[in-house]
Parts: sequence; structure tokens; C-alpha cells
Amino acid sequence: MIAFEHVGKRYGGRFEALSHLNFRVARGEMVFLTGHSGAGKSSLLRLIMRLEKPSRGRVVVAGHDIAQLHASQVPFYRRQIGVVFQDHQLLFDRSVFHNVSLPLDIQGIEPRESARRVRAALDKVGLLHREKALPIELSGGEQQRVGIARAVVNKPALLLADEPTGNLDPQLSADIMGLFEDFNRIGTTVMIASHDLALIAGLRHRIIRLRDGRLVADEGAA
Ligand SMILES: Nc1ncnc2c1ncn2[C@@H]1O[C@H](COP(=O)(O)OP(=O)(O)OP(=O)(O)O)[C@@H](O)[C@H]1O
Repeated sequence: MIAFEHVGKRYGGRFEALSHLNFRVARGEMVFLTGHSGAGKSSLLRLIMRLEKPSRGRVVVAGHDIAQLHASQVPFYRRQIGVVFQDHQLLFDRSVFHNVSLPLDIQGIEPRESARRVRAALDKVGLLHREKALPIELSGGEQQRVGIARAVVNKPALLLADEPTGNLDPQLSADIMGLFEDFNRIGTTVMIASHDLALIAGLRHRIIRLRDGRLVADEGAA
């Protein structure tokens, strides 16, 4: 699903934020990405989202060197990827329902079909009963669930998350990770950047560790 081949990333003329990265993630795998602050986790995810291009090497996703995508193909490429952020980036003046329908609205999906998919996504994260609520009326954990529902409403083949439990207490964090496991169980490839070692070590998935932009350990690979 994902292959990093000798990937380096340099911002401006500075040191390499990522260097000599080589790894593969198989379709259907669940992988954690960890490392200290500044180790390069977000940069790595941004390369997969094609928000950045590598300075050297290739990032291959679903068989394509994504640096070669034409600008007009990039929006279609990104639609296959669901992204969850630490601060969930919800629109606070829109209901839960409308936050989740946003990616579908942008694609011009017909309202009835869109509503069906939004409710299916909200159901999966246990928030069907809150569809009319505004994000401000929800707890932090519930807000993150809305962010996850929005990320999966397109049924992406790949789900990426950058510190999705950063602001949550341990129980809520475990619940959120359980949700990612549910999506992985139905075939979604999942990659999660997290510095919460205590949490991810207990989950028995593959863990890729970065230090200063280099891959220093790859544990539990299938
Ligand atoms: N757009 C950018 N321009 C210049 N330097 C950047 C940019 N983005 C990241 N960096 C630098 O690249 C390095 C890796 O940053 P990155 O955000 O990928 O690390 P991280 O592991 O995700 O850290 P954190 O957990 O703090 O978010 C850091 O030294 C950072 O300052």
C-alpha cells in the first residue's frame, strides 16, 4: 500500500527533517509511528498526503509514485485517504452531521446518498444520536469521534492520524485507538503518529520509531 524508497525531506536549505527512509506498509496493516517531538512524524504523514514532495527518493502509494501525480489528480488521490488531526479541525458553527458531510458536499454527492453515508459513519463511531449537536456541545472524546467519522465517510483505503489522542485522558485515548482498530479490522490500512508509548505498546501493532528523521526501529512487523 505504502512504500518509502530512500526518502529524504529537506525544508528550505536546512538539515534533513527526514533522511534515508525505507519501509513498506502492506494493505490492511495497522502501524504506529512514534518518536520525539520534531523526529519527523508529521512530515512523514504529509508526504503520504502529498502535501509535500520528497527532496529525494520516492513515496509510492497504491503502486503510484505520488510525486508524479499531476496537480489535477491530487484531489482524487487525497480522497482515498482519511485524515484525523489532534485538534480535529471541526467547524464550530456547523452541526455534527454537517461536519461529517463536508467531504461529500465538496464532491457534490447527492444529498440522500450523502445523508446515508454520514449516518453510517456516525453510527460506527457511536454518535448517531448527536447528529444535530454543535461540536461545542460535545466532550473532547466525542469531538475526536466526529473527526474520525468525517475521515472515514468516504470509505478511504488508507486512514492517517496525527496524534489523535493528544488531548485525551488515558481511557478516552484507549477508546479512540479501539475505533481505529475497528476500521482496520474491516480492511482499512491505518497509520497513526503518536508519542504515547505507554498506550501504543499495549496494542500489539507494528511500531515504526523515528529519531532525528531516521527510522531507528521497526518492531512487530507482520
Ligand atoms: N514546513 C516546514 N518548514 C520548515 N521546517 C519544518 C516544516 N515542517 C517541519 N519542519 C521541521 O522538520 C522537523 C520534523 O518536524 P515534524 O513536525 O515532522 O516532527 P514531529 O515528529 O511530527 O514532531 P511533533 O510531534 O512535535 O509534531 C522539525 O525540525 C521541524 O522543525
